[in-house]
Amino acid sequence: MQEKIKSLFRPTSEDRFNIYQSAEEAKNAKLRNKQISKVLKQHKKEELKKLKILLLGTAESGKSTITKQMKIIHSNGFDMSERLEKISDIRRNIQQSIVVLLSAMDRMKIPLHNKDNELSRDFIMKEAGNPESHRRNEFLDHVEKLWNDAGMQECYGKSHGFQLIDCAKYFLDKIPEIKSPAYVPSDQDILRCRSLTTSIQHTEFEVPDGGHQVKFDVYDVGGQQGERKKWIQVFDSVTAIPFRCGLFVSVLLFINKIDVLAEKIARGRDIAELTKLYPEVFPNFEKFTPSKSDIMEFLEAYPSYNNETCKKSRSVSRHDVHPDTIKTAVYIKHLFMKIVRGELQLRQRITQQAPNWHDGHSCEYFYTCAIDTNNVQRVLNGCRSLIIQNHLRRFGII
Ligand SMILES: Nc1nc2c(ncn2[C@@H]2O[C@H](COP(=O)(O)OP(=O)(O)OP(=O)(O)O)[C@@H](O)[C@H]2O)c(=O)[nH]1
Ligand SMILES: [Mg+2]
Repeated sequence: MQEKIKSLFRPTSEDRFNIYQSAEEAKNAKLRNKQISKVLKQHKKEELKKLKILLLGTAESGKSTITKQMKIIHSNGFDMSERLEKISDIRRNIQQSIVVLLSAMDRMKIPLHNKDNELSRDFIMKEAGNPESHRRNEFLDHVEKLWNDAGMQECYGKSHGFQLIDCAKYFLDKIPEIKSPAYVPSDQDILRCRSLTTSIQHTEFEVPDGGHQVKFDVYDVGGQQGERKKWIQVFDSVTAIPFRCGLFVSVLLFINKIDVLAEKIARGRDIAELTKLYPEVFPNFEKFTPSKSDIMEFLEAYPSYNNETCKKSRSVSRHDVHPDTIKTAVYIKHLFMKIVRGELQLRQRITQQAPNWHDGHSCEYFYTCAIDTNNVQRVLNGCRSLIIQNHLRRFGII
C-alpha cells in the first residue's frame, strides 16, 4: 500500500514546476489527484481495521510470553518444528539455572549432601563456559543428580535472595522427560522457556469482533538496557502518517508475574524490608492499606482452580493468597497509576523532557500471570474492547 501511495506521489516534470501547459495536462493532474484521494481513503479504511500494539517493559517482564499466548489463543499455536526448535533453549535454561545455583551454594557455603555428587558439580562448572555442552545427555544426567541433592534443595529454598530465572524449578523438575529422544515441548514448556529478545518481533493475527475481523499487529521488543534504543524504530513505524494512532493509543499496564510474587512471599521474601532499601522508589509502603474493592479486584484476577467460587462469594480473603501478596500488587498498581496521572514525579531526567507526557493517554491496568492461558485470554478480551473503542474514538467513529 505504501509503495502504491509513493508511486502516485512521484512527481512528474509538470508537478515539479507546477505549471500545466495545456488543458490535457491539467486534466491528467486532476485525475491523479482523484486517484491519490481514493488510495488514501482506502488506506485509512484498512488502517481502521488494523490495531498496532507495542509491548514495552523491562527484561524478563514477560513481553514475549504474552506474544506467545496471543499466538496460542488467536493464531494456530506452535507447529512441530517450532516446538522442536525450543529444545535447545530449554536445555540452555537448565544449564544457566544449575550454574547459578552451584555458584550460590559456594557463596552461601552450603555443601552437597551426597559427596559423590561433587564429581557432577566439577563437571558442570568446568563446562559452564561451553555453549554446546547443554546438548549432551551426559550433561543433563549430572544436573539431575545435583538437583536431587538435599544441599541443592536447601540452596533453592533460599533462592529469593539471589537472581535465578523464573523457570528454573519448572525445567529442573522435568529433566527425565526432557532427556528423552521423544520429548516434544508442550505449550506450557514453550511459555515457560526463557530466551531474550534481541530483535523486533512482529506478529499479526485477526480477532473476530462484532461480526467482522479486526487485525492486530503486535511488536515485541527486547527489554534489556542495550535493546531499548531499538524501541524508537517501532515508535517510528506506528506513528508515521497514516499510522499516527499509535502514539496516543491507550496505555495498558500489565502487572505481571503475580504468581511469582506470591511464591516469593510464601518462601520468605520480606517486601517491607526490600522497599525500605529504596524509599524514593517505593514511598510509604508500610503505611499502605489496600481498600476492600482493591482486594476483591486482585483476588478475581489471581489464578485459581476454583476462581468461580471466589468470584461468587466476593470474598476479601483466600487461604492460598498471603495478605502481603495482595498489598504489594495493589501498591504497585497505585504507584503506576499515580505516575501516569502525573501525581507522582518521576526522576528528573524523564520529567524534564516532557512534563505532561501522560496527557492524552488513557491508562488501564490488569493483574496478569502470563504463563496462564485462561488469565491472559480474559485480560486480552478486556484489552481488545478498550483498544477498539479508543481507536474508533480517535477516528471520530464514536
Ligand atoms: N511464573 C511466571 N513466569 C513468567 C510470567 N511471565 C513471564 N514469565 C517467565 O519469565 C521469563 C521471561 O519472560 P519473557 O517473556 O521472555 O520476558 P521478556 O519481557 O520478553 O524479556 P526480554 O525479551 O529480555 O525483554 C520466561 O521464562 C517466562 O516463562 C508469569 O506471569 N509467571
Ligand atoms: Mg522477549
